[in-house]
Amino acid sequence: MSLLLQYVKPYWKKATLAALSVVTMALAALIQPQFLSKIMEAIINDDNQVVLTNGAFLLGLALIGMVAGISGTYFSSRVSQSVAADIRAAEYEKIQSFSLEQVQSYTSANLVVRLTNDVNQIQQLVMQILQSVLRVPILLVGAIVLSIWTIPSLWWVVLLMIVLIIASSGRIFSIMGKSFQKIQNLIDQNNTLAQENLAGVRVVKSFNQQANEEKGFSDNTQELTDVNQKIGYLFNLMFPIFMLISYAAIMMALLMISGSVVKHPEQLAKITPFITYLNQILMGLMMMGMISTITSRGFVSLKRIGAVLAEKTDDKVKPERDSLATTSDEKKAGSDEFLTQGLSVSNLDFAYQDADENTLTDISFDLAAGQTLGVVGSTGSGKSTLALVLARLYQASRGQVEVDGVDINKINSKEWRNGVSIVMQKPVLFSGSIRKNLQMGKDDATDEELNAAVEAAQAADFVNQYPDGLDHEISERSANLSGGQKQRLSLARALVKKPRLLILDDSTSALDARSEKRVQDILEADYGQTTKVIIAEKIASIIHADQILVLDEGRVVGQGSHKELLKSSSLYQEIFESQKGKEQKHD
Ligand SMILES: Nc1ncnc2c1ncn2[C@@H]1O[C@H](COP(=O)(O)OP(=O)(O)OP(=O)(O)O)[C@@H](O)[C@H]1O
Repeated sequence: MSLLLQYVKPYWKKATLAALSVVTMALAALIQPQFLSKIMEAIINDDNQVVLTNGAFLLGLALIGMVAGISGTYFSSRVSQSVAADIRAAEYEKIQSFSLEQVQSYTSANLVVRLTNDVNQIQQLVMQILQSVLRVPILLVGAIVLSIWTIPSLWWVVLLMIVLIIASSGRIFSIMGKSFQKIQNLIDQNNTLAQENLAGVRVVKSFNQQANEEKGFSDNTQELTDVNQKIGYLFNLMFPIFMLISYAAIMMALLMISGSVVKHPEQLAKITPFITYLNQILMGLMMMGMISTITSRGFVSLKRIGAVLAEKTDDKVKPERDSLATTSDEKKAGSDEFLTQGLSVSNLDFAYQDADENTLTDISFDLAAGQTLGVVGSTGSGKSTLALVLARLYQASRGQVEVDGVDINKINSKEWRNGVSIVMQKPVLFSGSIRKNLQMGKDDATDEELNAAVEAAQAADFVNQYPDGLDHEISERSANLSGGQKQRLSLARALVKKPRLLILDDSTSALDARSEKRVQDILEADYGQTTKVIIAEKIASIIHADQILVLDEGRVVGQGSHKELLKSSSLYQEIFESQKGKEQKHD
C-alpha cells in the first residue's frame, strides 16, 4: 500500500478532486429521495408550488450529481493512468538493471506479464480506490440511516435485507477471489507458451510440431476461458439473487405499511424514498463485494510489482561503481587510459544460480594489453560462461578479474561499458534501422565510423546492396537477415566503439573462411591496441593468438601458444587433429 501511496503522491491534487467529486456524487444521490418524498407529499396535498420548487431542487441535485460523476471519473482515470505509466516506467528501468541471473530467475515471460497485465490491474485498482473507497461507505451508511429515519418502524426490513445479501454474496465473492488468483497464474503460463512458440516458430514448423504446440496453448486458453466463464456465471447468478432479495424486502415493506396508508396517506410519500434507499443499500453492498475482489486482484499484482521494484540490482555488479562516477572517470570512459597494462584472472570460480556444481573452476591467466587470448574446448566446457564473466555480465563466485591491477567490480560502469565490447554466441539485433543497432555500440558514431565497422565486420557487401544502406530496417527478431548477416552486424556493433577489450564468443562461426581471415587481419591491423578474447570452435580462428586456453569441464587443461599446446595438451591435439582435414579443405 505504501508503494501505491508513493506513486499516487505526485498526483495528490487530482486525486483530491476525484475524491471530492465522488463524495459530492454520493451525497447528491442520498439527498435526492428526500426531495422526491416532498414532491409526493405535495402531490397528495395538491400543493403545486411545493411540487415545482422541490422538482427544481431535484433537477439541480441530479445535475450536480452528474457533473460530479463526470469529473470524478475524469480525475480518477487521469490519476490511475499516470500512476500506471510511472510504475511501468520504474519497473522497466529496474528490469533493465537486472543481472542475467535475476532475469533468468523470474523468466522473461513472467517479467512481461508483470510489466503489462499486472500494471493494468494496478491501474484498475487505483481507479476503484478513488471511485469507491469514500463513495461506498458514505452511500451505504447514509442509505441505511436515511431509510430507517424515513420509516423507522421498518428498521428490521432493512436489517434483514442486509443480512440476506451478505450471507449470499460472501460465498460468491470468496470463490471469485480465488478464481482471480488462478487467472493471474494462467496468464503467466499463456504468455510463456506464446513467447516460446513465436520465438521458435521455425523449429516448430520444421519439426511439424504445430499441432502439439496448438494443443498446449489451447489447453491453457481453455482453462483460462473456463475460469473466466465461472466468474461470468457467478456474476450472472449474483444479480438475480440480489434483485430477488431486494424485491422481497420491498414487497415486505409495502405489505407492512399498506394497512396504515388509508389512515396516514403521507406514508405513501415515504415509501418511494424508502425503496430508493433499499436499492442504494443493495448497490452499496454489491459494490463493496466487487471492490474487495477487484482490489484483491490488484493487490496481488501490486505485490508482484513490488517484488520486482524491491529487487537489489547486484550491488557488486552495478550501483556502487556508478556512485564512483567522477568527472575524471567520465573523461576516462572509453579513452585510451583503459586497459593499458593487462587483463589478469586469478583462481576464478563461477556457478550458475541454483546449480550444484561450478561451471568454471580455478581459472587463471594473465594477458598483456593488446594481446589476444584464444579459448577452445569441448561443448559445454564453459567457454561462453567465461566470456560472460569477463564481460562482467555474471559475477565470479570466487577469485578475481583485474584490469590494470584493478578489480573489475570496482571500475565505474560507464568506463567499463565504453571500454568493453562482447559479441555473443547468439547474435541479437533489435527491430529498427541498421544504424540504430550499430549506434548501440556508440551513440554518437558518425557514418564514417559506422561504415568502417561495417567494413571491418565484412558486412559492407550486403549493407551496401540495400538502397537505403544503414537506414535499412531490421524486422522483429531480425527475421529478414541470414545467420551470417546477423553475426556480421553484431560484430560491427561491437567494433564501432573501438573497444579496449573485445570478447568474441564464436562470433565468426557463420563466416566463410575468406571473410573470417579478413576479419582476423583487420583486427590485427586496426585493432592492435585492443585486448582480445576470442572463443572459437575452430582452432584456425585462434591459431595465431598470443595465448590459448583449453577448457574441459570448466577447468583449464592446457595453456600456451598453438605450438606449445600441440606438444603439451592431448585435448588440444585431439581437437586440432579432428579439424585438420576440414581446414585443409578450406585452404
Ligand atoms: N544460464 C544458465 N543457467 C544454468 N546453467 C547454464 C546456463 N548457461 C550455461 N549453463 C551450463 O553451463 C555449462 C557451460 O555452458 P557454456 O555455454 O559456457 O559452454 P560452452 O563451452 O560455451 O559450450 P558451447 O561450445 O556448446 O557453446 C553447461 O553445462 C550449461 O548447461
